[in-house]
Amino acid sequence: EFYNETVAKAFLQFYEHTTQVVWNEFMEATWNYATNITKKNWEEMLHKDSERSQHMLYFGTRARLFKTSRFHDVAVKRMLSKLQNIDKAALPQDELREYNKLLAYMETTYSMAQVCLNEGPCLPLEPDLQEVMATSQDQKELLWAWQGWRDAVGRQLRITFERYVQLSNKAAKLNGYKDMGALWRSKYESDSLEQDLEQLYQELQPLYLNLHAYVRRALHHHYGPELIDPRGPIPAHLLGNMWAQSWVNILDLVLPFPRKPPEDITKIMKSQHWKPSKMFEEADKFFTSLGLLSAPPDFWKKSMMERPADGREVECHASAWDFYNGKDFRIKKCTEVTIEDLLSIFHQMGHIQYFLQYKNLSVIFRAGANPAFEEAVGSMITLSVSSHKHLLNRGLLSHQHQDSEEEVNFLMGIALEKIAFIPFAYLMDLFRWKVFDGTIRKDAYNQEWWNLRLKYQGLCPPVPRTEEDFDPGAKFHISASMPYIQYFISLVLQFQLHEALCKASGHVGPPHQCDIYNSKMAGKLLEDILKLGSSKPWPEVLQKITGQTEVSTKALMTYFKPLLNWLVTENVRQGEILGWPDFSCTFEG
Ligand SMILES: C[C@H](NC(=O)O)C(=O)O
Ligand SMILES: [Zn+2]
Repeated sequence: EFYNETVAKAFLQFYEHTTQVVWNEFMEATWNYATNITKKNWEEMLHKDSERSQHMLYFGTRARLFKTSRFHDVAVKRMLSKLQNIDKAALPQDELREYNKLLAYMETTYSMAQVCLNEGPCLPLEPDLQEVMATSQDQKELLWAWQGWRDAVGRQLRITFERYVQLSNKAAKLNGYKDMGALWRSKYESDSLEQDLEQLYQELQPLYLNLHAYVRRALHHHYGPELIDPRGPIPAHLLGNMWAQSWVNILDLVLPFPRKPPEDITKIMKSQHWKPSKMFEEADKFFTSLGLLSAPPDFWKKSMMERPADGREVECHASAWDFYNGKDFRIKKCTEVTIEDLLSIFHQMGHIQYFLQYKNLSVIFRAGANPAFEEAVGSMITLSVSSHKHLLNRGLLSHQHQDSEEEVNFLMGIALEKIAFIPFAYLMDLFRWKVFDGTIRKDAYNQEWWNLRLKYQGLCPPVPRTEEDFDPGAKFHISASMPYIQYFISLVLQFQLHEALCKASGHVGPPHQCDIYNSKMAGKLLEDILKLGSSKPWPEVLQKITGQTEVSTKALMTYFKPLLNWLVTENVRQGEILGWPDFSCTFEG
């Protein structure tokens, strides 16, 4: 009976028909909880999750019964194979309930954590602690926020995380994978993923090492030799970000040509009285300028664009949501009026555009070609948005011309976001894959985390760490059990897509001067792949837009070539050592 392709198609129709309601109700309940953290909303979310899990279990187990090898319809085969991965829904009821409780506990602990001043207010991560990490240059204040956040979050999650690993691996095994890391990696449909990623990382390392050496010199100049060893790792609290994953906020300290500082776009936004809603409209206009779709009415009515002022506890980490009914799509973000948040909104609107373009596909195919494509769409657009040409055109800059020194300053600003991020984005799942496969044992979680932070990022903790700490848990995606390797792949992919769309838009000249705004040709090229969702293997999708079937660092290296030339010259001139041969972490005072 289960050899019959016609039966399979009827089975998939039945799935399609029942899924939209189940998933829509689950998303609503999860949204209600994330935008109003209460016990009642938590219970409701758990209830809807168990309904969704039962639905997945029912269809996932039956999908396995079909012998699809002799089927003709490739789409039917692809749908049935995707249905079979039911993730945590494979756990027995009682363990699924325990798992959902600890997932909610970890994410809620993260979202509600605050760091309290001796006498006076307690500060949440967004916007207050982020603000301290971004703007303070007093290393004692930076240390207070850095250590306080890890005491408030990481330490609380340590024991729970150990149980999370056990149940995750049990769920993965029940889905036929050796551990949860293997299940996460399966999303890329590649049996050479880890080698391919290591290759990408090796190709990008010279860029990172030159940036690291140059930034270290500038910090040495600012904070002095007692804090910075010019041949050693950099203390992790001095990079302008709680996790040192983006260094954009120390641009003023590291500017190559300090006499030609770039205009302060955040200041200009504030002087022009930008509001969060205008920031979202600005992003929406970019997509419609490409001939793509505008966010529908529900988006503007139901999104959460700012932290609520009514005292509600919310999860502030920005995210985009598909409610699986073809018309309800939202973003949840605690928006501040800054250029960093404007670019983050473009990133999130990239997710929304993907949802809109594939909304008529089967629910099974309503996802990116792979998770990195989902992340790359919005980030690729921000490469145009950040260009001098675009910002000038949108009235966010007044300085007409950009000379070659100002161009180096500009590229440094982009590199502090994109190049600094490379090793962090890579190590986040290197760590978790090793935790899931048992290479990293639970009594060494923190030590192994810092081994990776040293090896890949050339960072040190500013104060000694112990196994009472659980510093990885102080990063959202680890407390929220969200994979991260898609951000590493997206880093490379977004430059490849940018290069392809710039070419389609008729751009001539260096990629960092390209702005695809208003290009219907670029928009059409992008639309044609977004519409495919996850219905085709991603190499096919990549080929449609770039002509290549592999992720390649060539476009990224071309984009940063002028900066790398400048950095290498500068580092040679200063006699810099690339890397951190003095690898031990010293603690000041
Ligand atoms: C890069 C990643 N972005 C996101 O979660 O939207 C982060 O914030 O760490
Ligand atoms: Zn994203």
